[in-house]
Amino acid sequence: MAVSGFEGFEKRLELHFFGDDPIIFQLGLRKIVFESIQQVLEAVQCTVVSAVGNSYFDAYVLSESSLFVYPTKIIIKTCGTTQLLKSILPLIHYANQIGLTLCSCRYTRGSFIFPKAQPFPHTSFNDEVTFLEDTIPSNLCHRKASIMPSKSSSHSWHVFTAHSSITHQNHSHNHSDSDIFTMEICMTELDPILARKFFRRPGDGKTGDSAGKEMTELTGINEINPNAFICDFAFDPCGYSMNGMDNDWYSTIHVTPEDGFSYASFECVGSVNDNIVHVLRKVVQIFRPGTMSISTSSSDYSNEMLKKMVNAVEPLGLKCRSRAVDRFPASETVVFQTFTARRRSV
Ligand SMILES: C[S@+](CC[C@H](N)C(=O)[O-])C[C@H]1O[C@@H](n2cnc3c(N)ncnc32)[C@H](O)[C@@H]1O
Repeated sequence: MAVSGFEGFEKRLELHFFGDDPIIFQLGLRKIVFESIQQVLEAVQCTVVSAVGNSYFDAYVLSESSLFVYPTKIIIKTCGTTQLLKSILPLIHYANQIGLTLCSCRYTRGSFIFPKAQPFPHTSFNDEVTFLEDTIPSNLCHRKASIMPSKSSSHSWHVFTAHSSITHQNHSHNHSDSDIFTMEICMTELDPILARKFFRRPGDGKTGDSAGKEMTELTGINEINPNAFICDFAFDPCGYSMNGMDNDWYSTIHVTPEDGFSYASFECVGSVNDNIVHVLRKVVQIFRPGTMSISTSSSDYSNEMLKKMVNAVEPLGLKCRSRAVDRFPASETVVFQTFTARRRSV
């Protein structure tokens, strides 16, 4: 099939490492030199657009989405026709060089809009799982792959996790582990008027950074978490990416605004006690999607949290259509919820 548009849906990989030397935890993976990061990204087929760091982690905006490097954790998220899983071996190699060993791997993605345009190993979830099984070291022996369904066969959540037997606690958050969740939101059929805000004016004379900053303010993205330091970038002629840094919390947004295959994603680490309602409402108001999925991953979940999410989103014209819950090794629970605009049929 001919490629008819840009694939907005990201592939996301999260790798955790451990080491015996406590000094490693101070910088850890952040000691990997920039040239090595570039080599990893070469295998994936994307490049660094900008990079910033605070005292907790480094955040990179990529030509196709984002990379976050913590002392013992890496999150890499790439869209388009990138070959994300090819980053695993080089990342393990560079981590080993600084005395760190892989102890968990988590791969997630939604359903591609243009699945036939994906190169190996992203040609199917089966191919991805086979590649993961063959690539990750045998000490990650607790493994599970699952396709979590929704009411629509074209929207599923693909999850693969693998953990070693020993649990390694390297968290620096001030919250208890059971409160923390990762939330991945995928949105399609964006409101065309709102999506226009992610197009540049021809010959605007701006840099990608200054045009990005303008989009962050014009769209209200800066109001999602006013405490976050934002690193943003506007592509030419359209498209937008940002990383937010708030102490050790990251957030990230990516937008493909083109009509016919419009897509936006929002991701953050949150706590049950944080202002999740405000965040969700802002995200929906910025994009007004026709369809939206919210996937949360945490060591546990409460019906109260899910109710909070639905109550935040439904008054804005979206209706919750499906919910799937699945448990993974090392007591990780994933909840996949889908919503569609009330004006549209399921
Ligand atoms: C990298 S961004 C955001 C990706 C994100 N996964 C998403 O779709 O929301 C993709 C958008 O930027 C546009 N774009 C323009 N120049 C690009 C480039 N050099 N590399 C990648 N995307 C580019 C694409 O057409 C698309 O609208």
